[in-house]
Amino acid sequence: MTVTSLPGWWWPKGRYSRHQEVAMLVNVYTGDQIRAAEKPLLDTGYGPALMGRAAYGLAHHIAHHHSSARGRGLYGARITALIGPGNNGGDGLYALAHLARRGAAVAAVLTRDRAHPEGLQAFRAAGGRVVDHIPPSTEVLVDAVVGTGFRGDFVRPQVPGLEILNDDAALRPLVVACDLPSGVNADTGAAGEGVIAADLSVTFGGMKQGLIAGRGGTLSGMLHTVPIGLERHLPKTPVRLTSVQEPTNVSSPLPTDHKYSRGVLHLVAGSSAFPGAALLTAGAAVSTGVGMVVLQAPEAVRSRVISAYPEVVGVPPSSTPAAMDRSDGVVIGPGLGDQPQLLSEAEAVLEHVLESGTACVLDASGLGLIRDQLRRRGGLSTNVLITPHVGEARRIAVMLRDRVLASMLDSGSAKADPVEAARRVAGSLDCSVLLKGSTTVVASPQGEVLLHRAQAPGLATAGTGDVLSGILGALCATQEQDWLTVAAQGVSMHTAAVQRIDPEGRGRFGASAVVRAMG
Ligand SMILES: NC(=O)C1=CN([C@@H]2O[C@H](COP(=O)(O)OP(=O)(O)OC[C@H]3O[C@@H](n4cnc5c(N)ncnc54)[C@H](O)[C@@H]3O)[C@@H](O)[C@H]2O)[C@@H](O)CC1
Repeated sequence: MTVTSLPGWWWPKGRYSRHQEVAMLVNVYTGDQIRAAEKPLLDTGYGPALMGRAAYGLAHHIAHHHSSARGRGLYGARITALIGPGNNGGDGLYALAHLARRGAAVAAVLTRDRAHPEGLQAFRAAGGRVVDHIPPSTEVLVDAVVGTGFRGDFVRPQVPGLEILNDDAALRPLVVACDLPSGVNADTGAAGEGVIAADLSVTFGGMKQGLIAGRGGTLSGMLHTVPIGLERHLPKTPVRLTSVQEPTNVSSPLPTDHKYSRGVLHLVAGSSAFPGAALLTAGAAVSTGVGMVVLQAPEAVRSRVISAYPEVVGVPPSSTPAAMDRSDGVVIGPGLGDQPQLLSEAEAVLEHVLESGTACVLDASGLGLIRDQLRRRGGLSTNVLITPHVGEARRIAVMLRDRVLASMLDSGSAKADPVEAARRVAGSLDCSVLLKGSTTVVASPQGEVLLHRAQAPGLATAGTGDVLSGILGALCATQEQDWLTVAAQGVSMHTAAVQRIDPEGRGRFGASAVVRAMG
């Protein structure tokens, strides 16, 4: 599906985007939404048909990934499943029956004293063996203990032989989760310690939020969705997943363009303590492509940035808002630190932004300015995108005196729910929110959500957030789009740059390398 825009807030300007990037968007559902969609079909006797499709799809993906990983066909492949008592276990048993008929040697460990009766019968009829341990030669381990029916706490089944999961990567079996890794909350991604991390999750009926958000997003591995015929019954969802798209033609100027028509970005960034943040933000903005970058910063910071990027125009931190008259976008915060003078000058810029409606990214130290705005205005405004990481979001929860929000942001808690947390902050502050993490959650004040699973662990290094702010700033200054679209493009460009320099995820690079990879 090609989507170029989402409903929401649009820049109050008369220019049009020349950024040709399109984002691939996939609808994302909670486990409850999927179960509700299944219900009318189950009530009318279609349960076995749904399970049949789910199991066939699971078997197909297992066969495919086994042959890619091992470089040979399915005949003789040793596949073992952990089978729970419900329909999730039923899916696993039917899938193994398919695989047995294609020549695989399949075994099942029943984690309870009961299992899906028809599934077990089909499994046995196809030659499957019920065993009481994981055979050491297992090449594929299927986790079908519990799926969307999971409630409460999950305790990993104590099955002899499961220690093969600790083997070196070369010896470890390929772990495939049936629907989702057992013990992951399908709605929120909350997960306890016992969950087995999957290399691959094959999910049924629709993409589940728990596979992408929070800890679930780090435990689910590669994702496949098997359509099982629920489409017609699925509700309209405000949550979507965006994938990394190589942005094409970003900032291509028109023949008639001049620097002002291409967009002017005003940066309030850097301090004597953190000059590098201004360098990274300005560098990323320049490399993303924008008509002009204006840096409002102390003299020493300006001269360091300008010696690296002579195209940047410097203005002193005490500049009046008149210096921003031509600005199409503003970034406030990277590297500002905690000097009261710099913060009060940044506050004046934020005030101007809130009055004028200029698109603004509020990041890092700039997020501390929210406290005063809560007192003065009760929040921010829809032209603002705030970009906290989880620690910063927790500080915002304190400003909002919102304990429920704080518990949603506690990644170790069963109440962890980053999607709802981002939505809640966006609603409380009346601005858009980009909550950084292994999965980035972008929420609009209207409740739409965009998820981006970076799969670039090397991004967890100092300064990459400043780079993202520069990218987002350049994008918002140069185009007329809503924040969800800009954020989708921005996080895609950020991740794509990392994947170019670090395709294997080894993490041997710093934020400056990401800026260099942007061009
Ligand atoms: N409903 C349907 O028609 C379809 C369901 N499908 C599969 O069915 C699954 C849902 O099936 P169910 O509703 O039977 O539920 P599950 O099989 O996911 O789990 C229910 C079983 O797990 C046990 N359980 C619950 N919480 C547990 C915990 N904390 N620790 C250990 N065991 C726990 C329960 O005792 C119950 O027997 C989906 O995830 C999917 O795999 C698919 O076959 C597609 C069609």
